[in-house]
Amino acid sequence: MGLWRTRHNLYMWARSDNVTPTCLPKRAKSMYTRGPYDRQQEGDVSPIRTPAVIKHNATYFATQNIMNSLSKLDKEYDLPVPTFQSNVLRELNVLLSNLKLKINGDIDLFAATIKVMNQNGLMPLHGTPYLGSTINLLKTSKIIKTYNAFKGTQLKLILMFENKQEVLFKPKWYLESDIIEGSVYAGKDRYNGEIIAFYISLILGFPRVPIVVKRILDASELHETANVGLKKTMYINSTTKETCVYGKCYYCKREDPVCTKSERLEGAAIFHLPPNIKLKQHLHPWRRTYIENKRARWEDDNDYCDSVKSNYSSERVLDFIDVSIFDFIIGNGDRHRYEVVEQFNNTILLIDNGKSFGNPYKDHIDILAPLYQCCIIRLKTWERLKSIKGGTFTSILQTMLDIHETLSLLTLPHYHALERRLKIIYATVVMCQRKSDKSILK
Ligand SMILES: Nc1ncnc2c1ncn2[C@@H]1O[C@H](COP(=O)(O)OP(=O)(O)OP(=O)(O)O)[C@@H](O)[C@H]1O
Ligand SMILES: [Mn+2]
Repeated sequence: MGLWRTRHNLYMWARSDNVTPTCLPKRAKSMYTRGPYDRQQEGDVSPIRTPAVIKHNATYFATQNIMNSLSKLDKEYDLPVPTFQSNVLRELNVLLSNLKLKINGDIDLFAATIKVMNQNGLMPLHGTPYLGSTINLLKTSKIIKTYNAFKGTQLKLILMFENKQEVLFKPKWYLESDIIEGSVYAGKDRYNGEIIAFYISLILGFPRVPIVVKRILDASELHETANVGLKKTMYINSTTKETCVYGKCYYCKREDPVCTKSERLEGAAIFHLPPNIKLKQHLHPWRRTYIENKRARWEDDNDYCDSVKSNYSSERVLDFIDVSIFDFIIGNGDRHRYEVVEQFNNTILLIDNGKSFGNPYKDHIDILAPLYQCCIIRLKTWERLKSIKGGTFTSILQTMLDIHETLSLLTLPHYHALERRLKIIYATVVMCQRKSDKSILK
């Protein structure tokens, strides 16, 4: 504790930047052309199909108000809560011991991991006694087959273990210290983001991310286990002698492979849900347009939440708000869809967190739009957020990472960003409380 209890003044925020996204969802890529929106900026006076570029849009004003609230935020938000005063912190201590626990004996850990999944999430809030051992097993299980995963648009591999359990492998494309410039959804997946997002989901009380571990494949393992299809997209670089793979996917290109470094390929291994757990995808109502200079309705209309409220149940709206808090903290502005499990009462999952932790110096306040536009939050979420104030959040995260991973999965500026963003969320909720004469806690 205390390591991160400094005042963070690295705050920056992004106005809409005009950088071409390097990575767009499939449906948007072909639409990414110069259209009427660009002409309008160049002074064309032909009929206007969208409103003129509004310099001070809804996001701008919301950001101003949130930053104003942050500047007046009570000092109590800098002080940690003593563990004995907080049920949440006690629960997190149980989670920590479950992460550390090693179970010996003849238990099918993967079956045990699946058995606890239900409408409350993929595991109980305090984890399970099998959690530590399962993580360990995911990191060490022998891989018998490696092949291309065809879902989604980015390069992913499926690793199959001896007992047929599969993990989804998202390779490392960047150094942990790399800073992704450009739009909020720029760049490729950040493998470390997937891992950290798993731990953060547990701290925030949203156990809806399948278990993620760091896994290192060595070149010989890749060659020995790759199926025919994957092998066709693999080669050894004649200069470096490293193994490279470009795979098959929407954004996969022969000239843009991922290669081993010193014969090792690092990445995130994500527990693959069994086929009987059926995921259903829906478009997220607060998704972006992924078209330059074309804003989504929510970006210009601060009353947007009213229309969402009329189309979704109040619980689902509160889900979107929880998800926005999670995404704002990890810096993921690419939640273009959300996934639910029908047999678990359509409970929402947090799958695909790879576009997180791109730039520790930018806080994309607009990711919080569901929170500041609806101005409500689950009481449970708010209590949980308050119990990790004053440096406790990153202190717990570090304690967790120290068990199976390493603290250096995230650089110091990213840890600072996490604490800073948590305070921006406090400021947003306080702003909503001031604005409303009714309770905003649900
Ligand atoms: N752990 C998992 N278990 C089961 N299915 C999964 C898991 N992770 C992802 N999927 C499925 O694979 C799909 C693609 O995964 P993901 O969204 O991570 O890929 P992506 O390439 O980033 O996709 P996009 O470009 O659309 O964002 C998901 O929508 C989901 O249906
Ligand atoms: Mn994605």
